[in-house]
Amino acid sequence: MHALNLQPKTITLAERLADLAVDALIDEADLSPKPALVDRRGNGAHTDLHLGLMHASALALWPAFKEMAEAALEFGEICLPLREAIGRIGREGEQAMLATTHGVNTHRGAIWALGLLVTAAALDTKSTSAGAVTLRAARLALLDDRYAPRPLSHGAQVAQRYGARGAREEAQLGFPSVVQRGLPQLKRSRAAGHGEQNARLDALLAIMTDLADTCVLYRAGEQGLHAMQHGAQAVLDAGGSASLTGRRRLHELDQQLIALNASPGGAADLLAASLLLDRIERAGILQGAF
Ligand SMILES: CC(C)(COP(=O)(O)OP(=O)(O)OC[C@H]1O[C@@H](n2cnc3c(N)ncnc32)[C@H](O[C@H]2O[C@H](COP(=O)(O)OP(=O)(O)OP(=O)(O)O)[C@@H](O)[C@H]2O)[C@@H]1O)[C@@H](O)C(=O)NCCC(=O)NCCS
Ligand SMILES: Nc1ncnc2[nH]cnc12
Repeated sequence: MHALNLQPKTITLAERLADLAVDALIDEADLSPKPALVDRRGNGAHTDLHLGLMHASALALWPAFKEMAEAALEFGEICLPLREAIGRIGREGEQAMLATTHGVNTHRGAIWALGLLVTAAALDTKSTSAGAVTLRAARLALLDDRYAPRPLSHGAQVAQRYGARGAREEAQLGFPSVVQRGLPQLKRSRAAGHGEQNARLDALLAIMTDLADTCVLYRAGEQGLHAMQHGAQAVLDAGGSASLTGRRRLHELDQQLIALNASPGGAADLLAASLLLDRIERAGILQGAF
């Protein structure tokens, strides 16, 4: 007979970072009411997605995030071999996601954004401000992975058609939608006492006001993108999701984007990226607190 072992299991830095990334994805999925996205209420503009699938997909990505953080610790610096290692791990993560979802793309953009951020955080645990982590992530994203296939993705198609800046450029520029929009709005709404769920909704809306979301462009063209950006701004101008008028504008935006089939999946990924950076920054989580 073994005595019951009540000692807490110590987890590694890479495991902790993977936990934080998965938590951020699950928190994003659960946040409600998000315009035209999958949330606790329903499937938004999607016919092939639901909340259970988003959760299962997030959990299936844990090993990929852990391996990316481990690769950062192994290489110890921003270099092409690290970029190519996380590219390979990211592609394996996409396969794990597709196997879990039976072929539905739930988190492609999130693997890219959160994968780069987890790697960048692990590279220097003494420098974990959002600015420092996104700068390292940008330097990684600027390195050209020689083994990356270049499929004619939805993002590539709308880049050709509208000249839109997509997920790759967002990362290469140091995640401006996160650093200049999502995180500052999250902090402003918290400081105004709007409550955590409303602060997260406001952060998502702030990201939507300016993002060239290639998911929206692919599904609903420039009309959809205009509706997303202006509708999100209208909610914030009306006082945000914690105010009655803002809440009404949010409901209208939800209806309008669903009618246009315009799902802001890229903005949702960048909200998850904001939540991850916020946790890393706030908890000082990487400095021995795990
Ligand atoms: C560099 C890559 C990101 C590839 O980029 P690319 O633009 O070529 O590829 P896409 O396949 O279009 O994926 C980009 C996804 O990024 C999200 N996104 C969109 N706009 C932005 C933006 N401006 N900034 C940041 N992120 C953005 C978005 O992801 C969400 O939407 C997904 C659903 O999209 P889609 O498949 O178009 O969906 P539907 O219309 O619903 O499809 P159907 O129903 O019609 O089939 C959803 O999953 C969200 O995540 C874009 O989709 C990068 O992926 C890459 O190079 N990967 C290779 C591996 C690698 O190197 N990994 C690096 C490890 S760190
Ligand atoms: N909540 C969500 N709904 C639809 N697509 C998404 N992509 C990432 N998060 C999403």
